[in-house]
Amino acid sequence: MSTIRVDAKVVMLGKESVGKTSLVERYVHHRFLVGPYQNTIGAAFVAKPIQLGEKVVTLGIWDTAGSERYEAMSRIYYRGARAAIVCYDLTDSSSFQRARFWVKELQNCEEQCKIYLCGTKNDLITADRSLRQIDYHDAQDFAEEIGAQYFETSSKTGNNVGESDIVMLRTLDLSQTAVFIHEESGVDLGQKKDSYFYSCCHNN
Ligand SMILES: Nc1nc2c(ncn2[C@@H]2O[C@H](COP(=O)(O)OP(=O)(O)OP(=O)(O)O)[C@@H](O)[C@H]2O)c(=O)[nH]1
Repeated sequence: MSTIRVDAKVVMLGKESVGKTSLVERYVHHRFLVGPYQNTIGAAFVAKPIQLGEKVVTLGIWDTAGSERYEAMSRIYYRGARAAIVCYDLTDSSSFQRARFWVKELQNCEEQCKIYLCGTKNDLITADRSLRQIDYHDAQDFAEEIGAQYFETSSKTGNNVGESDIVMLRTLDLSQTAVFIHEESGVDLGQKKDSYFYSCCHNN
């Protein structure tokens, strides 16, 4: 039986330090890296193959740098993306403003890109509710207004990221062809499994 291969380009966007890299790490490698925060420079890429029945879906995830210094570069990475995960830190209201900025950008420049709004670090809220700076319902309302799906995650605990692929798969709507770049029949995924490399690098 031939394997159907599907590629989907996904881009992570959001203010620096909101936890984009951690989300990708948790999703792809099921781990949370502790130690000093290292900001992403430029962008990092990870390919994540997933077996879905007879289909192998390879998510090509571009993890962009959140620093405004790299704003122009991030625009390059969302080009042609079929899905964008726009992240903000639930404990930082300025990061929600930045998320709004990226949503506007995507609406203006990548109309076909499906947007997912992600509130990060919800373990901090679980530990201390007073840390929440963006009300759940306000975020939900915003997501509805822009036609996005909304979810709150913790890369630290794995909450809503998915020990398996379940949550992310659902959030990425992989059952819908809308997020796919192309489909080919009979292509074996071979050694493309879980390759993870940085197009640039991380900085201390
Ligand atoms: N408590 C908690 N801390 C988190 C979580 N996710 C990320 N962090 C921390 O937040 C800091 C920033 O995380 P990164 O994943 O590097 O953030 P980023 O958005 O990729 O940052 P840039 O590369 O600068 O764009 C790090 O110190 C992480 O350990 C989380 O779910 N919970």
